[in-house]
Amino acid sequence: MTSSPVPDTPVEVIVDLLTKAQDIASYCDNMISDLFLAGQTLKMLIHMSQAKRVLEIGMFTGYGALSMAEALPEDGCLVACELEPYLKEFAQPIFDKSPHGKKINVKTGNAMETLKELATAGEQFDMVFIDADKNNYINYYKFIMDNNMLRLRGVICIDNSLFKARVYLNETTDSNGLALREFNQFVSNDPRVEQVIPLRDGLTLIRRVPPCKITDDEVFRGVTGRFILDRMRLDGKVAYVTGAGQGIGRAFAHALGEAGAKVAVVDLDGAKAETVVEELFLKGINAISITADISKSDDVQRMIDAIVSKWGVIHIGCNNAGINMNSASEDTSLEEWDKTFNVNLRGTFMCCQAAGRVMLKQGYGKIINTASMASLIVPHPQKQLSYNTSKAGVVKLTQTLGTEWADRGVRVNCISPGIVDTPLIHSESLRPLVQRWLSDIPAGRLAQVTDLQAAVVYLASDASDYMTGHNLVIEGGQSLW
Ligand SMILES: C[S@@+](CC[C@H](N)C(=O)[O-])C[C@H]1O[C@@H](n2cnc3c(N)ncnc32)[C@H](O)[C@@H]1O
Repeated sequence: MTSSPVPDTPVEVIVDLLTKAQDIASYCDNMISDLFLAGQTLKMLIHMSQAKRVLEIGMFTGYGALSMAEALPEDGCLVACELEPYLKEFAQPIFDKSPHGKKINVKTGNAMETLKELATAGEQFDMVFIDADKNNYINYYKFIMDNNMLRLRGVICIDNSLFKARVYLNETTDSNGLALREFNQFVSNDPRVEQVIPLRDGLTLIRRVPPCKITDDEVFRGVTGRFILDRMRLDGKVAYVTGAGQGIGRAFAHALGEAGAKVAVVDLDGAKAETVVEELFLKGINAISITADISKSDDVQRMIDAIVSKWGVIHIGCNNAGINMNSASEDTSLEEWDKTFNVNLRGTFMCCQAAGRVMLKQGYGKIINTASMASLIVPHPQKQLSYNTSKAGVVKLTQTLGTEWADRGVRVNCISPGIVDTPLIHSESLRPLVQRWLSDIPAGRLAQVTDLQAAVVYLASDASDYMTGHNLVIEGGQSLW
């Protein structure tokens, strides 16, 4: 036996077992590299299709299942149908050792029976991998399509669809070759799908296509052919977020980038902005950092100029930077008032105006200001007059600009978060208040920055084009109690 390092992951365990077998039977060499390639191909397909639910018909050792499971998100799931119970006994302990194995649910027995069970339960899949008894491929395929088990945009992969080229041999009497020939013909005549030329000895990819038109309107076919989640994508858009070095702004920058936008990360603290840019780069998001104090008009103009000179346009402006100081109203100094208003309201106005001028010229733009639940209620028991009034001002600023610029393609909305669990509220003075706040929140918890991310993407996207001057309140119900 060749000495090799102790295998670490379950996939390595399987490869290790097969490698050891290779010393006994050298022909396994091809099989191992083929198996490895097959696993990598399947894994890549899951990544590319961003599938969350996978159905594998024919599991065998579980190598393919585990390779695919590795590419699934944490809440993804793979149902593996396998005729032979002993194969489940072989694979299950390996799955149990893997952090990805919990995503796999092995169902033993005839796959057709399992399919019926899954269909009765209304199960649907983003990807189906058919790799079992060839004479049943056509039945599996028909059952899946006829019972709507393949989600819209779903993909079916068919292994061995050329069956060592026997499908092409006119004289062949090979039952598998004949079954696959009939299968391939059936699929190519099926208007519900598009089929890709087979790879390897036949790995066919079949994509579900939108159905022929029953009703020809935008609800049925999607606005400009894009369904709702696609309409929230921000591919090709340029965004900036102020106060993006941490907390809500950082979460906004990530969300906009994940949705496809290029993001200028703006913060008073340049090092923090740069760290967020590095995070975005790691996720494949194009980003730049800009150090700016948005309470200074020169800084605001420099920020806008930097974005325009880098990317030529600004589609999305998130004016999020803000500060909060606590004092009883009778003790609030003019200095505290001015400082708070200079950032929260005057600064937000300057950003809206500078970005708005660019957007009005473009005839398109989305401005999203961060207001606060404090614009609606008076949060207590902490005392924060300047903050509350400045944020009420942000809402009125948003309403006014939202209506003034709407007919020129620029929408202005704001988000009013409740109490968000950010480093700001862990200050010594605020920490004791958390229990008190919790009893005022129907949702029973503080907001996480991630609770706000969908809202900013929605307001930044074309899906919200009819919304302007709106204050979108996200506070777990707190303002209603
Ligand atoms: C080629 S292997 C599958 C390999 C696996 N997909 C992978 O990538 O690692 C085919 C498997 O299909 C199973 N099989 C054959 N007929 C079946 C049926 N009617 N129902 C369920 N499984 C079946 C076999 O027991 C065998 O384990």
